[in-house]
Amino acid sequence: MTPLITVEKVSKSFTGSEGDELRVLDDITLELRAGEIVALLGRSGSGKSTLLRTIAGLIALTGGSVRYRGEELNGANPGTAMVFQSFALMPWLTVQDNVELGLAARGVPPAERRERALAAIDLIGLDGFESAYPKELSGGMRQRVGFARALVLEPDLLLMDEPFSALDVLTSENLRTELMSLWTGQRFPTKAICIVTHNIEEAVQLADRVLVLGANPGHLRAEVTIDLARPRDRKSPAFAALVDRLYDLLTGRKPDLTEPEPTEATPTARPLPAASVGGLAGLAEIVHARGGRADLPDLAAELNFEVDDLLPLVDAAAQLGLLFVAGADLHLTPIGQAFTTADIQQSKKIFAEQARDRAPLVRTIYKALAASADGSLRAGFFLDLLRRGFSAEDAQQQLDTAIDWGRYGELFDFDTDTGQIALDPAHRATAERAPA
Ligand SMILES: Nc1ncnc2c1ncn2[C@@H]1O[C@H](COP(=O)(O)OP(=O)(O)OP(=O)(O)O)[C@@H](O)[C@H]1O
Repeated sequence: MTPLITVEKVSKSFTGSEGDELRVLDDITLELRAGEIVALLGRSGSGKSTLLRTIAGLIALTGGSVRYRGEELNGANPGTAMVFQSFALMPWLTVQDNVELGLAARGVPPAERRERALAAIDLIGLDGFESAYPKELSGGMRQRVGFARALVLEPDLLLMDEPFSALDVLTSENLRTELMSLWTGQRFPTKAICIVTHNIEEAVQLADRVLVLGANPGHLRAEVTIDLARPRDRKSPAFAALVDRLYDLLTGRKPDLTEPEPTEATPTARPLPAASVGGLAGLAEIVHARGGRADLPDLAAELNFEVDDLLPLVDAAAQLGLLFVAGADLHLTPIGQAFTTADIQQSKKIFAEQARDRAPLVRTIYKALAASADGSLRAGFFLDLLRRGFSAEDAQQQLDTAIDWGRYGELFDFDTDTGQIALDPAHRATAERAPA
């Protein structure tokens, strides 16, 4: 049977603010078939929304093709409708008019529009709210309108871009459960669902297949089949095992054979996560305070953050060898333990050694400074080099992070007035002896 959607070798680049090319999707191939729910799971910036919009036919591709029922798309995909995180309702229209909007755009006559909108409003539990305006509704109700507006089009494929993430926990749980009971019932008017999420539990709760995206540029990292019966029990060991497996894949801690050793990697092969020393040291302290082990989702919930927000800190601490990730668990390493418990001078020394060994950009800067005539170089020199592998914005972010880390470890310092990065005097002698 022809798949509903065939994405073949799709790549997409955007032009950055300084005219540079920013590759967002790289060589993506996938199929979406009737009868399945597929989750696109990835961290912020991995290109999930961009991929969803290519499936909807809303953006021009840089390379590859997207086919709907075997036909290559040349514009908006007629077989899809989208539900957005921000609901995207027209505030000046009533619920009824909002739901009718897409039908009107497709030239459906008013009487039929009305009837179909009423049915969709009823299906999604908004009966009685037809003449309300969005501002009179709670967030959950507004997103119900978002669903009704998409479902009324009876698309083959319902596309959802983080549809629950702007809602509070209870409301989103409620809506997810209702959506699933509609999906498993007889009245659901679509053949397949593709949902973008960065929430692992949501992916396991909803999807038949989870496609895990990696970043820089966005690529398919893994595919995991979720063959749990519905409704799914979040507390079952099978559910927990899948959540753990996806954590491993998402945090990328499973040693990837193509990934070079930290001591040999280049700054572009192993970018520095966007984390300040204060942030990653704080995370290490919290894990230490819990006996050296912490559950990442629990930690995020307690701190009132999303797991996604904590990942750069986790990545940074892991890259520096201060902690390691196993499933959803963070474990402090012996070095991490020493780093957290030592006095400030010793702690800086440990940090400096780890950063020089395991953070390629810090190492590169350190070595280049050591090899320079007077132990200093213009920051612009490093920025130019970084621009070969990063967008202008990301290159600056990489340099800022390296300077923050280098400063804390007293390896080198940056003078904003002169724009020079200079080796710390205390490190000069050591650097001169370091192998090139
Ligand atoms: N129109 C655009 N022009 C330039 N860059 C863009 C554009 N749209 C997206 N990007 C960039 O592409 C990258 C991927 O964005 P995208 O929104 O697809 O990722 P995502 O995985 O959905 O992330 P998030 O969860 O944060 O929404 C980001 O770096 C973003 O800044």
